[in-house]
Amino acid sequence: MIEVRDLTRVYRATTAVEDLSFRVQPGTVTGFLGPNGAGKSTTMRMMVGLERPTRGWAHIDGRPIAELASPLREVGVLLDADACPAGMTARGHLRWLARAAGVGTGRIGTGRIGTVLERVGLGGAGDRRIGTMSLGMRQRVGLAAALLADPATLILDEPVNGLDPDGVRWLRGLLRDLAAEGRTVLLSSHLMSEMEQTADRVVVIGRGRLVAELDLADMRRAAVPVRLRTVDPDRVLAELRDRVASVATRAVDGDALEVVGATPDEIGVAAHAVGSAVLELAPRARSLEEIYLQLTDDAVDYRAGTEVSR
Ligand SMILES: Nc1ncnc2c1ncn2[C@@H]1O[C@H](COP(=O)(O)OP(=O)(O)OP(=O)(O)O)[C@@H](O)[C@H]1O
Repeated sequence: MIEVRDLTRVYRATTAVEDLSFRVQPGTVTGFLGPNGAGKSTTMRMMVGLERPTRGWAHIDGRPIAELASPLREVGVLLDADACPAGMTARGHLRWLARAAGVGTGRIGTGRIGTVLERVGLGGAGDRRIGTMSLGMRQRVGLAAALLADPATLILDEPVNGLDPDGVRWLRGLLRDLAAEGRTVLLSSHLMSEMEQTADRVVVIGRGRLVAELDLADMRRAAVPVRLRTVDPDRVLAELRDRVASVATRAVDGDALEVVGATPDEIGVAAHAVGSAVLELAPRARSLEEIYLQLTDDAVDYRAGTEVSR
């Protein structure tokens, strides 16, 4: 499990992360979402010990990463695909990492390197120099490095970057499999659309602060407005309000209404009870993207070329 509590990082003029607290559970894929500059990378760098918090803490399985006995075996990290050395081959880089981690060739031997290269789809490209690879392939090398020592926790900053649609689909499957194996998987993105089919939960931040922690399955069920056209809307709504406590409505186009807080069944029964014919009754699922954009609307730093100061 990853846990951050009151995590804060202040640079001279910028508070990049402020009083951030959340948990990432094992066996799930958790998306870490926020607009550009929200503080995702800074938070991840603090989780993995590359940046010191100004205040608060980040723990992995109950301890700061520096106190873990063998960090590489416990936490796999992908922060920047371009951190992989251009002059080395993928296999050479992984071999070097295995040695640098001091885990020895006994545990992370040639077999393991072959296995992770296969797992990230680079089975045939292990001997290519990293500098000759596309961004998508370099991301895969970074993922292979993160998976090398079979860690229980994965912290991945924008792993989708540079992957083509096939690559995105592949990564989605890989992350789901890793979570199904009981691992804790945290990945950042600034796009909800990348998370919709990948994550179980999302932690949304904006301007360094927690905006929302959401279970995507709950989110899909919640707040589905229903579009209603009926012959006598006033009577239908009065009846509906008698039956369902908190119903909100707003006029949309023409004579249609949008009703929030009641199901189509409840609306249909209320209309029947007052004898008003229903002309249209349609739930309109809001996309997760819409909900996310609404949540982060106040926290967008850069929009259409204008920078909003903090
Ligand atoms: N070393 C630093 N010195 C000063 N300011 C920094 C430093 N690192 C990050 N920041 C600032 O902290 C804020 C958060 O940056 P961060 O990179 O963590 O955001 P992010 O959510 O990862 O953004 P993106 O999606 O664009 O990568 C930004 O305003 C950034 O300019």
